[in-house]
Amino acid sequence: MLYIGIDLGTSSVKLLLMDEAGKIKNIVTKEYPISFPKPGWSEQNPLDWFYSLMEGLKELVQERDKKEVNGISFSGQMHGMVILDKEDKVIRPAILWNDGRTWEECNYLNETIGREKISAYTGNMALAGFTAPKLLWVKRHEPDNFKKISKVMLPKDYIAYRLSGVHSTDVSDASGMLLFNVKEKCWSGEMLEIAGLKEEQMAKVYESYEVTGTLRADIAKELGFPLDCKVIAGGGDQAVAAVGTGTVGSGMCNVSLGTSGVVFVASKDYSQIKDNALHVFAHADGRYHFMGVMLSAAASNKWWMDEVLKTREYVKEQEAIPDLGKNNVYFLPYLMGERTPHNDPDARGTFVGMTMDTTREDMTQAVLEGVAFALRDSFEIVKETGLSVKRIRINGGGAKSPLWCRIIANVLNVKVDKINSGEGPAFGAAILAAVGCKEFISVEEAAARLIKVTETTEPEEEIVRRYEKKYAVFKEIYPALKPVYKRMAEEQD
Ligand SMILES: Nc1ncnc2c1ncn2[C@@H]1O[C@H](COP(=O)(O)OP(=O)(O)O)[C@@H](O)[C@H]1O
Ligand SMILES: O=C(CO)[C@@H](O)[C@H](O)COP(=O)(O)O
Repeated sequence: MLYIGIDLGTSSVKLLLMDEAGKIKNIVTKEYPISFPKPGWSEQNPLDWFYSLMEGLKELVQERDKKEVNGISFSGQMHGMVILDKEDKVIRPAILWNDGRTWEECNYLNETIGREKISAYTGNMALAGFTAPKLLWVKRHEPDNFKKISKVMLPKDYIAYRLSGVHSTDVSDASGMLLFNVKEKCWSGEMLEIAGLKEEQMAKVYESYEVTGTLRADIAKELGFPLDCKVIAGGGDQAVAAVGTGTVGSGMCNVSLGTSGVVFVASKDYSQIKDNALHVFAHADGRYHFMGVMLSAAASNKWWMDEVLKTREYVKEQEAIPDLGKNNVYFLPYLMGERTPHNDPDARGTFVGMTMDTTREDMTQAVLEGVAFALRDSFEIVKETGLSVKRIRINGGGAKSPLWCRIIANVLNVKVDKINSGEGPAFGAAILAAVGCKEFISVEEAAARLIKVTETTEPEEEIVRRYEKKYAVFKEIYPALKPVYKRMAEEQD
């Protein structure tokens, strides 16, 4: 039997074909555009996701294997608002997870309604990027579009709907909408009322490993897959990436170095985090997790390489970097504002500390280090919750860089493990498909059987010491610049 994991990322959709023993048989990637209509805004066209997905599915499976495809599941960029009309047509472009336009709506939720209430209803506070503030934004700025809403969907749930005809979501992705009671794993009546929505406008909620339906007959025919090929709910990309790296159960930590950067901790129990400093969400393994999310991780390096240095030679640029931690340039990776720990859509990317002898390599190094320092901000909050994390697993495009993994090992002072697949979210989604089809008793059992650590990067004492000092300086830069960022935002308005 074969299983397909679909990772609907921000830069591309990745499709992975796996057999029942967990062996990866093929991987296909299809890129699609992202648009930034105004500074801090971020949108994609859901139809681009679907067409890229269908193209990818046709390439993924060889003719002779098609009838073996038993189940398909998903990992999706989280929080994106996809709104459908009564004919299930997309009303407007999806507003993505890294879009910062909703600061006024967040202030309304956190200040006027009150953070304690919002947190009691959902387990979280309102953050720009979460789905509920986006719906309030549409209600205020595009009332005609708001009136047309028949279904509110998340990105992966939209493509799942196109494949199965079922409006479904899962507990991990629903957690990021701020419309969901994470502890009880059901829609929050209070939050729906605040957003001006009814429960029938929301999708039916499943655990991530549950079957939601089968392929639509026309889709099965077009792809050549069996008519009874099962569709399994899947989850938010961070939870599914964690499944794909075996970060399940309790106390394990995964760092994701994708477009966003995430410090993720699995937890068997639900608990509130002081000051809502981390997101508290349902996990794709049936339990819970906490995470801190930075908005521009690999995206910062991509911006620096593509837009400024105008090169795609990432490895060559990184190999030219001299001794780690000796350079005196700092980079604040807030190109799309920042979520954890600043919750500030007005923050901006900033280099600090250049002199006449600063080189291209110094600045590239500053970008890689700046992302690692920003991840450490989340890591420090994790440690404050009482968790002692000595090793992490890592996934995401940026983790392909051995140098970046080494910088992260030294900045966080932890061992960094890479695992056998290297394809966190897509592999995690294939695992969820296999669990849904009863190849494994549980997500934990599948992870224990399929996932092995293949490579470990150790922290180095001298470099850890250097980074300790640099991190202390890094921490002082944002508070000093915060009023400047605010002023700049006011000037722009
Ligand atoms: N060797 C590398 N060094 C640094 N960044 C890399 C490298 N290879 C890929 N990336 C980055 O990884 C990112 C894509 O990672 P991915 O996990 O697929 O992201 P997403 O799921 O957000 O689309 C891109 O920003 C790309 O620039
Ligand atoms: O906002 C979050 C998680 O809260 C992001 O992690 C998005 O889910 C998109 O992630 P990538 O495209 O970087 O995987």
